[in-house]
Amino acid sequence: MSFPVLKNDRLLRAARGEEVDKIPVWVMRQAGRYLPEFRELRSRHDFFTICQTPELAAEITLQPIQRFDLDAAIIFSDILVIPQALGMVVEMRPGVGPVLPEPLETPTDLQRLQHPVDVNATLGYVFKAITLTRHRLEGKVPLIGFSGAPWTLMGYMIEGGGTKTMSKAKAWLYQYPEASKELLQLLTDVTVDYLVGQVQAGAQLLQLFESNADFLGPALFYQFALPAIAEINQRVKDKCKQLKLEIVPMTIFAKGAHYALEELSKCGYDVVSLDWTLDPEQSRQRVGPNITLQGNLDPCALYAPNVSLEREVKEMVKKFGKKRYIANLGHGIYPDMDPESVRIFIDTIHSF
Ligand SMILES: Cc1c2[nH]c(c1CCC(=O)O)Cc1[nH]c(c(CCC(=O)O)c1C)Cc1[nH]c(c(CCC(=O)O)c1C)Cc1[nH]c(c(CCC(=O)O)c1C)C2
Repeated sequence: MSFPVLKNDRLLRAARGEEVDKIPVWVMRQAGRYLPEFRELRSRHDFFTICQTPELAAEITLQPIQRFDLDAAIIFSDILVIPQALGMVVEMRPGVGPVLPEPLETPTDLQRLQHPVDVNATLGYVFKAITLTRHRLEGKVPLIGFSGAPWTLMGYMIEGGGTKTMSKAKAWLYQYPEASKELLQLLTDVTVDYLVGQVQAGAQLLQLFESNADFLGPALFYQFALPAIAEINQRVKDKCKQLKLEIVPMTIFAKGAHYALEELSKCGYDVVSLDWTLDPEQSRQRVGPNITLQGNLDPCALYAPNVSLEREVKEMVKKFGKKRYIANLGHGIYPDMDPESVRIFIDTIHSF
């Protein structure tokens, strides 16, 4: 596939460990609810209809790029498109979030899942949105593709939505370890095909979101989450090589898995994204010099007055340094945040 020439490759250079003129910056959940232009469009369309309509998904992906001096775009979609591809109903309820009205209750429910998944048939709309967005971007910045990691997806599929304790999904890990592994393997297989399809469609970096890692302690994380995370990186890169596709950098964001930072950095990912609870200097010491770190401003720092926000950002960058670093928040931006604070965040990063 041929696309417009990339004019700003800071993100990709930093991910590969090359020198950069300025520190690359993007914001997790940068397209979405805090932007009035998103809310306007969203008031007219259902969430998943937007995801499934390449024109709309491309338009929303570009909204933050038109507004801010960002160094990357991330395709507008959601991690829950994989449970949908497996035949589960997922609704996005305004003010509530994702709801799966018929969650998995016991291992016999695994039979309800429609697999193996033909990703072109079930998720081809994401690939189309990626290809269209790559053209619409006109090479301004690279386009990031993403997926939820298997444990995080398993959580939503069993809980039926967001949860405070993840107790039903964790009960599976303790009561049905073999069925849990079967489900995680099935999700790993779909995720590999889905991410390779995104590269084929034009994604230039891939991020895996293990947002629900914070519910697990080290024992469960190492037994159930980490093996899938490692397998996905390896198989996506092997398959891209086999298909003679470009091998794109990959980022792992395992929110709350602070204890596993060393192990995560040895999984083969090019970038490890840190949540805001981790200290940048200690994290660098723990992972060594040969991996790129991403993060990790506390999203709530965007509520601070401008002067304090600038100070927080400067302190963060001083600790990370300019080498092998991609600036971001430590988790997604919240819906009630002021877009002007995002501008200050980005401009302060670029001022170094
Ligand atoms: C990367 C991404 C995601 N969702 C969306 C994007 C694309 C937008 C972007 O980043 O620019 C749009 C995206 N996804 C959603 C919205 C709002 C939906 C709406 O308009 O009603 C948007 C813009 C809805 C959504 N989808 C999800 C939630 C969390 C619910 C919970 O656990 O309580 C919610 C609220 C699940 C979800 N979705 C995602 C994650 C991983 C990142 C993270 O940890 O923040 C997770 C956990 C990933």
